[in-house]
Amino acid sequence: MSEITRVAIVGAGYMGGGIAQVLAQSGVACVLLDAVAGRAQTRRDEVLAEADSHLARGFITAVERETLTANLSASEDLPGTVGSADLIMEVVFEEISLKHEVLRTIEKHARPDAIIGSNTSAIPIGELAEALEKPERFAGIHWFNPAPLLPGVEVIAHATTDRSLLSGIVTMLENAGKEPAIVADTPGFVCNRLQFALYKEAVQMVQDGAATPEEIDTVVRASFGFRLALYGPFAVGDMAGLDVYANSYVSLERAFGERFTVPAMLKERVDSGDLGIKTGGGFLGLEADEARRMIEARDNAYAQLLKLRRQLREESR
Ligand SMILES: NC(=O)c1ccc[n+]([C@@H]2O[C@H](COP(=O)([O-])OP(=O)(O)OC[C@H]3O[C@@H](n4cnc5c(N)ncnc54)[C@H](O)[C@@H]3O)[C@@H](O)[C@H]2O)c1
Repeated sequence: MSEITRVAIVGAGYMGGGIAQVLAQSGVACVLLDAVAGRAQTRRDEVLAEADSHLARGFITAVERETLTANLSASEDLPGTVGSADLIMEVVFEEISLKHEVLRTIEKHARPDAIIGSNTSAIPIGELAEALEKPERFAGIHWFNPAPLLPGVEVIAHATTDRSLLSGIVTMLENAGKEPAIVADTPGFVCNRLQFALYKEAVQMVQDGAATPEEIDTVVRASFGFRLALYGPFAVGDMAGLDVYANSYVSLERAFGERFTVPAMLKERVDSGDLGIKTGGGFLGLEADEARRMIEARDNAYAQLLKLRRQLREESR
């Protein structure tokens, strides 16, 4: 199977509806299913109403709104709907025994070449795959809330996922305007592992009396959080200078111990003279020309972001 054009979404809750909206408005035929009778139809109606509000606020175009109505449906016929889908998304409650049961039912009715995906937040994909006879057709496809607005989607391959399936998933997501990344099946995947590391340190600072929650939120959103809207930690680190980062860890480790030891991979780079874009190289390995363009684009983007931020603050007053 090459292109994903029909998707069945099992679990027409909050996330199932959001995922269906994004895919259906990009032209993928999506059918919502749920264990509760009538729930899929109700959720379809809610999604269409929400899309009207998105259209009125300029989040989507009139064409996307029309495409959504044409492509989004609800069904009570799980075997028939799952049996005609290229991709079946499991989007039920975050409970492993329920997900296992639902995945077994999906596999029973799915075409032999269909892909099965799960939107689990935190259950290892390999553990969910244990319910399946053909685990190689299974991958995590982890959307973020609210799905219609957040661009990221983690595509998670477990140990035996057939990697040739991933490009079809990525293409479907890109066609729907998303920015997917293929990541390994490790706890928290990428987003939650990083998010919870940050949150833990923030709570620790409040506990230590270093700053209040309000002060921490102000510093984060006005400093590195501002950058993170546009650049990931590696782009930021390469621009800042890897030596600056390595040296900062020395002071932090002295104060807070092992959790701030300079990472070996960073130390090796700095010891070998790779200090990021100022020496050429860095984790992203940008050529001098690319690095220069990135810096120029960064300054334009930050200036625009600053204006947008002020405008949003004024609107929210
Ligand atoms: N809510 C979020 O912010 C968020 C973000 C990312 C991932 N997720 C994950 O997405 C999944 C769904 O979360 P949600 O917030 O949409 O939950 P939800 O409670 O809004 O929806 C779950 C839906 O699954 C249905 N369901 C339950 N058992 C079923 C079955 N056997 N067959 C068919 N449908 C069944 C329920 O009736 C309900 O409509 C979870 O795994 C969650 O961890 C949630």
